[in-house]
Amino acid sequence: MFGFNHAFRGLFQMLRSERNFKIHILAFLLVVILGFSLSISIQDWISLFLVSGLVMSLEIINSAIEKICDLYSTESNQKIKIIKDISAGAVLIAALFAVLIGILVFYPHLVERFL
Ligand SMILES: Nc1ncnc2c1ncn2[C@@H]1O[C@H](COP(=O)(O)OP(=O)(O)OP(=O)(O)O)[C@@H](O)[C@H]1O
Repeated sequence: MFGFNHAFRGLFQMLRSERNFKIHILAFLLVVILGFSLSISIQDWISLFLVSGLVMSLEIINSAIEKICDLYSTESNQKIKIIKDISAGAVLIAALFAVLIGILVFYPHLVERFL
């Protein structure tokens, strides 16, 4: 149980200081509201939960990598730039797949309801 305390403190720290993480949480809440409104299937919920968890977890790892880099040096450094850019790329890939899954899940429901 002790480890959970540290982990929750880490999440709270992310919520307080990382703008991108707040955006991911907000996007997830919107997805949940839309999912309930459109009564999506359990398989759709599983897909959305998996990809949302992946995006949020990678955002946290990305922030941890950025902090390790900043611990090493906050001055302009080409190697740090590459490390941070690669780490941000991991989040971007997951976010793009999240958008793709979001379209695949919601598009048919929205077409059925509004067209
Ligand atoms: N010390 C550094 N030397 C060279 N380039 C850097 C350095 N620190 C940051 N950068 C560049 O700025 C970008 C943003 O890094 P920063 O640490 O500000 O993260 P951030 O503001 O949380 O951005 P994000 O998480 O959206 O990538 C990096 O991807 C990198 O290209």
